[in-house]
Amino acid sequence: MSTEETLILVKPDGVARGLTGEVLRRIEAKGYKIVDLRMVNASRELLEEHYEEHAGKPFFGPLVEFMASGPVVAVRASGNRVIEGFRSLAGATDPTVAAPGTIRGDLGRDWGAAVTQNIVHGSDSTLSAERELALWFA
Ligand SMILES: Nc1ncnc2c1ncn2[C@@H]1O[C@H](COP(=O)(O)OP(=O)(O)OP(=O)(O)O)[C@@H](O)[C@H]1O
Repeated sequence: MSTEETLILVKPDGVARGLTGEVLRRIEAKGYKIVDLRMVNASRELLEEHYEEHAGKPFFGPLVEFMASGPVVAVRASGNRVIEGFRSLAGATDPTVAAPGTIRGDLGRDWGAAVTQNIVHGSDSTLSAERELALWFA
């Protein structure tokens, strides 16, 4: 067992809908520690770097625009297996089919937008977590 850190983002839809507290509550209720927290109006440059693996995909431009459309809450969270654990708390990418009990399954839906508005982001590996934490908490 080793304590690790992950980057969690409450995306602009989550912040605008007043769900930041609910997301933080679920992170803490699961037993993970919030180590750092900041509200960010992310630049397109930061977002393009954050989502570099999706560059060239049809939803890349709309995704960056959506993420720049309002403030994002960036969270540094720690705990044993927190990377995997938060992905499990978040649920499947598509909130319509995300399991009830997950953040996306309980709180998300398809709003008919070009981009999947799914409330949160969580790093998907230790490498991504290191890279993304360095970007958002530079
Ligand atoms: N086919 C798609 N159409 C529109 N938007 C998409 C699509 N696939 C992914 N997205 C958006 O891009 C984000 C990143 O996609 P990815 O496949 O990495 O999903 P994820 O790992 O579940 O989510 P995240 O990386 O945000 O935690 C998604 O969370 C969603 O907002």
